[in-house]
Amino acid sequence: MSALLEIRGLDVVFDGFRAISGLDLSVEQGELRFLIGPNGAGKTTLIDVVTGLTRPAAGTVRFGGEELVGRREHEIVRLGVGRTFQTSVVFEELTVLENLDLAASFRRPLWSLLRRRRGASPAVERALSTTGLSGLAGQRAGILSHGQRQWLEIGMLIAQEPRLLLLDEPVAGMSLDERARTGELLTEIARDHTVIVVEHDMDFLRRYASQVTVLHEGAVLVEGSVEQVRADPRVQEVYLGRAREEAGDVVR
Ligand SMILES: Nc1ncnc2c1ncn2[C@@H]1O[C@H](COP(=O)(O)OP(=O)(O)OP(=O)(O)O)[C@@H](O)[C@H]1O
Repeated sequence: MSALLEIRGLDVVFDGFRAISGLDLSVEQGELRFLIGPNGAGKTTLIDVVTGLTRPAAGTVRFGGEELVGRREHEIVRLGVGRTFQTSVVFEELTVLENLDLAASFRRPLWSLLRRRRGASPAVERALSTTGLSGLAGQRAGILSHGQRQWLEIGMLIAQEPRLLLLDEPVAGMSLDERARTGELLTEIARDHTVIVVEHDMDFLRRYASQVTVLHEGAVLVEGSVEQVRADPRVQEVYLGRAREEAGDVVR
């Protein structure tokens, strides 16, 4: 059986600078895969390519057997790939429920948007209960705490019913409690979705990651369990070459 996401020979070049270089990556259906690597390793660029924001100079990105390279962003969303951005996409004046409903509408056919619906759609209901935001459904998104807002963004993705979710640093700026809740949330989401998480936070990885891919200079350096990755001398060298604190985090 082939992987849900299969990337081969990927090159991304910005003004002559090779940000991704001959990258190969396979992610199986149902995986919760963590992506790490020093600053500038190409993690965000990789997500940008999969979601159609950046066009590669070479290579293929196959998702469920479909080629994604050359497709536009909204087409890729419709095929079942969703992502969060580092900047927020929540509408503060709308309620939690309205934000979820709006997100869900991106994948609904036009006729269903014109039809008056009573109550929330099943996809929106699921997003509310999975993220634990049901009690806040009628509240304006502007009043949410930082953590609740991040969960709403994840909920907005789930409401689009994607098969693959790409999350860029979902616990950045969160309290310890919020991180723990997010870890549980990702684990739960991964029961019926495939999830790729870019994350720098090593404590978080140790607790929630099973498979980790380490990127370095635009290519895959090492893949394996958290323990395998931490013990690998190449990973230690890459981080030691960058910043002592970052290395300390990885190899501790
Ligand atoms: N639009 C762009 N134009 C020029 N260079 C870019 C562009 N986007 C990214 N880069 C460069 O490509 C390289 C990879 O960047 P990318 O943001 O993917 O790394 P990253 O692993 O996500 O890093 P970080 O952990 O700092 O977010 C970096 O050297 C970056 O400066």
